[in-house]
Amino acid sequence: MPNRRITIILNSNQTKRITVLVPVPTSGDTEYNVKEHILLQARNKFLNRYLSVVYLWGGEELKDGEVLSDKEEEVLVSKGEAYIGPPKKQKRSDGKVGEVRVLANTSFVHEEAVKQLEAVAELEGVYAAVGMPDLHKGDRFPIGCAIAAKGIYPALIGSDIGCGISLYPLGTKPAHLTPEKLALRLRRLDEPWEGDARAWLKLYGIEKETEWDMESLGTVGGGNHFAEIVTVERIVDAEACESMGVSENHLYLLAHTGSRGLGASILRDYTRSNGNPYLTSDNPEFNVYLEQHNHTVLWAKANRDLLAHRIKNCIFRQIQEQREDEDANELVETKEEAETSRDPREDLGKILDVTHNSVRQCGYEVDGNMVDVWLHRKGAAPTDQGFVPCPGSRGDFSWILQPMGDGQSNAHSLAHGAGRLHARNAPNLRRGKVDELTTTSLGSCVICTDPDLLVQERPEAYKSVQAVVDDMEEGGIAEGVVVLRPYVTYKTSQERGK
Ligand SMILES: Nc1nc2c(ncn2[C@@H]2O[C@H](COP(=O)(O)O)[C@@H](O)[C@H]2O)c(=O)[nH]1
Ligand SMILES: [Mn+2]
Repeated sequence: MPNRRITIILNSNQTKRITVLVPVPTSGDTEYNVKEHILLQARNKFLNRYLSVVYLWGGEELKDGEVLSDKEEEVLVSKGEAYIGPPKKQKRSDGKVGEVRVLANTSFVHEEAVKQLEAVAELEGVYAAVGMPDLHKGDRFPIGCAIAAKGIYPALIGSDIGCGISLYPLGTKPAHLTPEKLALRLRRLDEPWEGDARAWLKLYGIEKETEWDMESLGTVGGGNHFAEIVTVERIVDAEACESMGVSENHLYLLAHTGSRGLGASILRDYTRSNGNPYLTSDNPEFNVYLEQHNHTVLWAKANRDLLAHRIKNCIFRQIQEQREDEDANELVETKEEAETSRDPREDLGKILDVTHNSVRQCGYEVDGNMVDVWLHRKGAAPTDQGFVPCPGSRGDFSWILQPMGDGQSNAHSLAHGAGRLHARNAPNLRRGKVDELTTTSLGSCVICTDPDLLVQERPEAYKSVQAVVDDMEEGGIAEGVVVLRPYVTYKTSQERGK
């Protein structure tokens, strides 16, 4: 059998690559399996016996018995995780390219992120790809953008379907309650909730059971998810704050989490044989995906609320146990009031809850005509649901914004945060002592026992939230309402559950 040179790349860390000789089977060589040969070489060279999937560039899986076409010079190997790489370039049937806009003047946007956005605009059926000021590069597709398309691309929404941020009041801030004292009260939040997760989901009309309900509902999860107790730094719009019930000298909880392993399992199912499937409404899979997506968006909301419920319990139960603690008196009053209501969600007094990874149908003007589009938001907040949070980092301020304008320039969306400035593995995040990362320059306290996460998520990893907000205000798409200051940031201490 003749041989060909093929470069094998590790999907999860694409700096790791090897070039090997792969025999090219001819029509008579029915016994020879190219995929197995590649995996064998990869397992030996990368010292990883779990490698089991071979992807071609674009995300298509190489199956048992399939041969590599002449143009394939590189393949990616994975342990089963989703393909990470650019989508396959295909000519659009209409010969068009969607409009690309990036709403950033002051904010830094890396050219690689813009390239990713441009690649998205070339996908079949995409009308417009709009980058928010927090736009940054993702594994395959950019983060911090809204994409209007004729059909649905599950991979554009990503694996954390339903991820979002919600805000809850925690009562008056006792004068002597330091961040350190408050941090001590946040215990066992990574462990599965001891209550009835299925009953909690029923409160949201969720009857369908999943393997993530018991283990993961009510937990923060890894990465840049967080639960942050904040104070009010500055009120910009007093009337808007009054309408939300936000005032100075109070504590609030910002909860950022999503659908944990549930959303990832859905994306995995849809991308097994094609890295970037495109579902149009005539495809039977279209409604199946949408039904799973909608369930997951709701599950993620229930997750944020349960996390808030657990955090309130952590804070108030201990306060009840320490009634003599003078610091806590005012917070105790809030709890006693809350205990009288029956639906536990009423106790939360939720102020807002904004999903930033989802797809929804809406009207959008394309070439002067109003058309129904599927608006994909990958790290972008909708503008039609009231106030919108825009978090900075655990060492920066966070904003609550009021959406403005007609939504045409910004695809009815706003930035969902400051956005990453440096990749998680950037060497410049690794300087200094890890121990020093549990407090911030704003005097807040960080709970995170995972040293890698502490480094990857350090405040310097993020862009300036002020620049992001300035860009949105100058663009006439949002106005600042209130600035929040981090007090205690809870990150997961270990990644538990599925
Ligand atoms: N207030 C905090 N904001 C944070 C923290 N870690 C990240 N962030 C911001 O949240 C967004 C959300 O990003 P996503 O793409 O994961 O949804 C991110 O862009 C940051 O600006 C934190 O600990 N506290
Ligand atoms: Mn998120």
